[in-house]
Amino acid sequence: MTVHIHPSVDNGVKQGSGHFAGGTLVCKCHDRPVKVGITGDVAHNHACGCTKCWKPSGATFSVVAVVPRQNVAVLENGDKLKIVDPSAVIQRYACTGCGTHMYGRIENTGHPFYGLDFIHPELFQEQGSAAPGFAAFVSSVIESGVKPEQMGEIRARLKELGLEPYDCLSPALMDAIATHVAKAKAA
Ligand SMILES: N[C@@H](CCC(=O)N[C@@H](CSCO)C(=O)NCC(=O)O)C(=O)O
Ligand SMILES: [Zn+2]
Ligand SMILES: [Zn+2]
Repeated sequence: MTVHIHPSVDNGVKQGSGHFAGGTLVCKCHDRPVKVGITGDVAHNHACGCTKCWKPSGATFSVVAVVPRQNVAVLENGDKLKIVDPSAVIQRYACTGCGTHMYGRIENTGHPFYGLDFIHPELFQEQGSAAPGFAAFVSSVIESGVKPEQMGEIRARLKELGLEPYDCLSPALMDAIATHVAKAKAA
């Protein structure tokens, strides 16, 4: 049986249009859905295996990307949003009706990714946002109940999809984090 990674990639990764101007993220509620407006395209889109990122039902990974925080605006029914874990680095605003995470925000101004919000592009009502390009925190799916002996099959499937698997973030993002830390230490 083919392993399920995430519904938005299980039939192949659909490339972005390259000129996505932004759109609206919509939660799963039929009644009063939360709507969040995003200006511009997403960056660093990736599959994430960590336990904290929101996954649609049946998915082993989430698909999550970043946008500048000033490009995020709650448009409708924001009263339904609640922070999942106020002590987490990324404060994820979830809909209390359906549980969907609408955006995650870092409030620590010293964090390497401060200024970027985390969103799930599958929630866009529009097509064409940048596709996921790698898989992060792959080993972490074991924390959600995946058997260690399934990891070979999962990593092979991710590679087949063109989503290079990493057990933390991609080398580019790890380098960006280390650069930030080195600069902070030097200052
Ligand atoms: N094994 C842990 C890893 C969790 C983790 O560190 N997640 C990353 C990536 S989330 C988006 O790629 C992170 O930055 N977390 C900060 C936070 O979630 O607040 C696990 O699986 O839980
Ligand atoms: Zn909802
Ligand atoms: Zn994650």
